[in-house]
Amino acid sequence: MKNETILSIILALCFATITIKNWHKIIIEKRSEHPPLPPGRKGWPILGCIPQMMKNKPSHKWIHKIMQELNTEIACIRLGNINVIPVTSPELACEFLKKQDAVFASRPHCMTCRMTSDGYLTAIISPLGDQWKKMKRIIVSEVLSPAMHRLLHNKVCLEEADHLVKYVYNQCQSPLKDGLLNVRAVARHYCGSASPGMEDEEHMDALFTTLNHIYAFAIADYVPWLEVFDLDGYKKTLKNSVKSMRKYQDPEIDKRVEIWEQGIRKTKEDILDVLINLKDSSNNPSLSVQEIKAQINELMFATVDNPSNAVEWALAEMINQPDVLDKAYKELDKVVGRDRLVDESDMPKLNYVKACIKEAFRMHPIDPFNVPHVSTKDMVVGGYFIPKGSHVILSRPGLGKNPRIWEDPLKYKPERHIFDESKEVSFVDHELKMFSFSTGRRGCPGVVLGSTMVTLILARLLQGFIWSAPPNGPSIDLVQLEQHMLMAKPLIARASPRLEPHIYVGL
Ligand code: HEM
Repeated sequence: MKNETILSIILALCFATITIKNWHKIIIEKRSEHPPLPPGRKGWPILGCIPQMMKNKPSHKWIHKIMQELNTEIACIRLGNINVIPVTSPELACEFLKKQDAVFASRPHCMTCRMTSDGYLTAIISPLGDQWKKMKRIIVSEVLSPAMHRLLHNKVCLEEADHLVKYVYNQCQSPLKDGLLNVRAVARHYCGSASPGMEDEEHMDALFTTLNHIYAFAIADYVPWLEVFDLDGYKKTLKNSVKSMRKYQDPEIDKRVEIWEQGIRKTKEDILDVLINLKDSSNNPSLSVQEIKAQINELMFATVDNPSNAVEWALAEMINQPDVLDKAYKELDKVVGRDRLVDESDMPKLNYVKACIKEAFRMHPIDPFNVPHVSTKDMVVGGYFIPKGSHVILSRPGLGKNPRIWEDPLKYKPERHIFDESKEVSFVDHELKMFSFSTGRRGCPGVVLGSTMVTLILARLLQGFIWSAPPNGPSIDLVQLEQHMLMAKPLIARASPRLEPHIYVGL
């Protein structure tokens, strides 16, 4: 028999089996007496709404449009055999992530996650289970311990923050550059500095291509047997981008493991050193080299994407509203002065600068949805039936711009986050009225490090430089990419020094 004939027979058998299973499930669902699913779209047997999704790219816009048409803050869209539950209501988001946290704390098994985590070895992507517990414990108690924070802060954050100011200053002095600076490139470079091999542009591009394809509605994430056909090309793109990233990182990691084994390196100076030296109770390495490589890869996503994106959008919005920029300058002058550079110790008093970042998180999240949470059993939430295995995806712009919650939601207004001058602005919102670090057992453990990085970088850029739009336009074009949530074009802005030359020269 020819190969094509065999393939056709296999496909026909798969189709028949899945159709029968699907109808059986639908009949059972209809017969059982549970509340209705959230309003939404069911689509076809087997494929669900995948054909509609393919016709309506980008998928996140299509999902939000369906919710708008149905006038709902929770929906159910069937993709393949999976109920995908997008949510834009903070009250319902809290039900999922706080009240029913134990039930909704797992992650999906899917192609894009498997490919980026070396088969679910890492903390963010692992479904609930022993591997997640092990990796999360290591990140919380070793990577993000107070001692490690001090080390990272002094060795990486501050050193790099000095380099950043010096770099921008040198660009200002260069007659060729005319003070023009690519803020995105600078912010990404700074945020990636905690990771090995992060210098190369190709590496950074590969990182963002990978990020843009994880949990981005790949067909094979919902209909796994279609993975082999790679109908949307996600598999090929991810394979290449992950390979590109790893080409830079893995040899660095191998080298570092070797010099520790040979006793050449003796002091732990960064996250990689910490991961390599972890020992279990029998004094064996806690992590295999494969686990270290996978986790370093994931930590890179965690440290680069959110902070660099927030800084870029915040600065762009501020340049377009000179009074906001002015308030931030005044706060920095009052709290820090002009004789030294702003430091972590100033942060509790920089409420306005922090509110500027928080407003960027609210209006311009890097992703349309949070990392999916998967239900581990049938539940009823908000009066709707949420079947076991559903993917609950909280809409970041949906929460942050919900007009029921936020007055004038499309206006960048940092003041809205300052209720009481004596109270420190925090980026975390446990009420989930906007989305930053999330909450509950899958919430981000990197709040302190992430908040420090993002505040320090914006505060340094503001304290050190006067910012304006490039000469060819009176303002920055605040357009977002169609496909993702990044600014459509990297922010190019003009910087000129605000401080006395000796402050920059001493760096
Ligand atoms: C501004 C910076 C950051 C933001 C906005 C951010 C945001 C988030 C969000 C939204 C999640 C998913 C939460 C959920 O599923 O409900 C997450 C998870 C996570 N983040 Fe962050 N993050 C940041 C920085 C960091 C840093 C610096 C680290 C560590 C070095 C880190 C480590 C993690 C880990 C390990 C998880 C997985 C938690 C789990 O699934 O159990 N993050 N983060």
